[in-house]
Amino acid sequence: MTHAPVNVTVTGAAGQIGYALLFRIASGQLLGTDTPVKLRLLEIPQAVKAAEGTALELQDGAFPLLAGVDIFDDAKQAFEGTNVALLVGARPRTKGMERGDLLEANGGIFKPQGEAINAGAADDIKVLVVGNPANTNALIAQAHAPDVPAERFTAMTRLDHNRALAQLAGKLGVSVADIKKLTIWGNHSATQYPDIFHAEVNGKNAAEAVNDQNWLENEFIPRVAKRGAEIIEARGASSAASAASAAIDHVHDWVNGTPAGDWTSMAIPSDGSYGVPEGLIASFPVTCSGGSYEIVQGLEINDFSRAKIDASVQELSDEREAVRKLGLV
Ligand SMILES: NC(=O)C1=CN([C@@H]2O[C@H](COP(=O)(O)OP(=O)(O)OC[C@H]3O[C@@H](n4cnc5c(N)ncnc54)[C@H](O)[C@@H]3O)[C@@H](O)[C@H]2O)C=CC1
Ligand SMILES: O=C([O-])CC(=O)C(=O)O
Repeated sequence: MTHAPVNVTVTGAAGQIGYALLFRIASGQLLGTDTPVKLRLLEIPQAVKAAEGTALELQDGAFPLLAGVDIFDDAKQAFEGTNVALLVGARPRTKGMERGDLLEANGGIFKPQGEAINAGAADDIKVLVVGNPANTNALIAQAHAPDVPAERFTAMTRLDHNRALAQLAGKLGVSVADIKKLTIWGNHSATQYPDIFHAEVNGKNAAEAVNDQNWLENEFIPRVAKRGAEIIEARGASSAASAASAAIDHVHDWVNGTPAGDWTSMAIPSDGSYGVPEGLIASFPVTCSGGSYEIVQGLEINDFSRAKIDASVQELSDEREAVRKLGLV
C-alpha cells in the first residue's frame, strides 16, 4: 500500500446501486489496488439498519484495502473530510414516470448535501452525482457549495456511454475494446445524444463502418437513450449493477486517467464549449489526467449532431429554469 486511506462517502448506501457499488469500492476498483479506502455511508434514518447489514457483509468480505466503514444519517457528518463523494441516494424513477417529475423531490436532498460538502469535505473533493435527475441534482449541489471549485461536481453519463459502446459493438460484430472516442452529449435522459461520428472502430470511422443512417436514427440512438426504461420494464426495477459499474468507471478514470488515444463521457459544468451555455452540467467528451479532466476540443459537429445536442442542452436549460423557480439554484 502506497497511499493513506481515501475517504469515500456513498449516499443511498442501502439502496440497489449502493449494494452493487460498495463491494467494488472496497475491492480497490474505484481508486486502484494500491489505495486503501474508508467508507462513509449516508442513509435516511429508516434505512440505517439496512446499511448496517451491508457493513457487516463488507466486514465479511475481508477486503485488505478497506480501512473502515462508518454509517451516518446526517449529511454534515457523512461528508466530513470526504475526498470522493458518490451521491446515489435519491428517489428512483418508477414505471411511467419521467425524470422531470423528480426535480422537486430531489432538490430537497441535494441542496443540504451540497451545503454539507461545502462545510466539511476535503480540499481535493471530487463529486459524482448518480441519483436522478443526475445533471440537475449536481447543479443544485454545486450551487450550494460556493467554496468548492465548480468543476469538482460531475454527473454520470458513463452508463449511457457504456450502453452505446455495447450496442455499437453488437452492430459491428466487434468487441467494445475495439471502439474508441464515442461521446454522450447533453443530459442523462431520453434526450441525450450518443454520437458515433467521431468514434473509431479498429481505427476506422464508426459512422462510416456502420453506414446505416436508419439504424443510427431509429435504432441505436433511441435504444441507448431509452435503455433505462427498457431495463425497468424488464427487471421491474431500475438499472443497478450496470449503474454501479459505470460509477466505478467514471471515478476511476477521473482519478487515474483515460487511456491514451481514447476519451470518455462525463457530465461536467460547461465552460461554453460547443455552444453549451456556461454552468449547465452537460455531458461532453473528456480526457482525464493527473486527477482532472478536459473537454476534447475542436471536433467538427455536423448538422445532425448539432440539432441533437441542442435539443438535449435545451432540456438542461429548462431544468435549470425549473429549479431556479423553485429557489434551488
Ligand atoms: N445516472 C445514471 O446513469 C443512473 C442513475 N440512477 C439513479 O440512481 C438513484 C439510486 O438508484 P437505486 O439505488 O436503484 O435506488 P434505491 O431506491 O434502491 O436506493 C436509493 C437509496 O437512497 C436512499 N436515500 C434517499 N434519500 C436519501 C438521502 N437524503 N440521503 C441519503 N440516502 C437517501 C434511500 O433510503 C435508498 O436506500 C436513482 O435516482 C436512480 O434513478 C439509476 C441508474 C442509472
Ligand atoms: O431510468 C432510470 O430511472 C434509471 C436510469 O437513469 C438509467 O437506467 O439510465
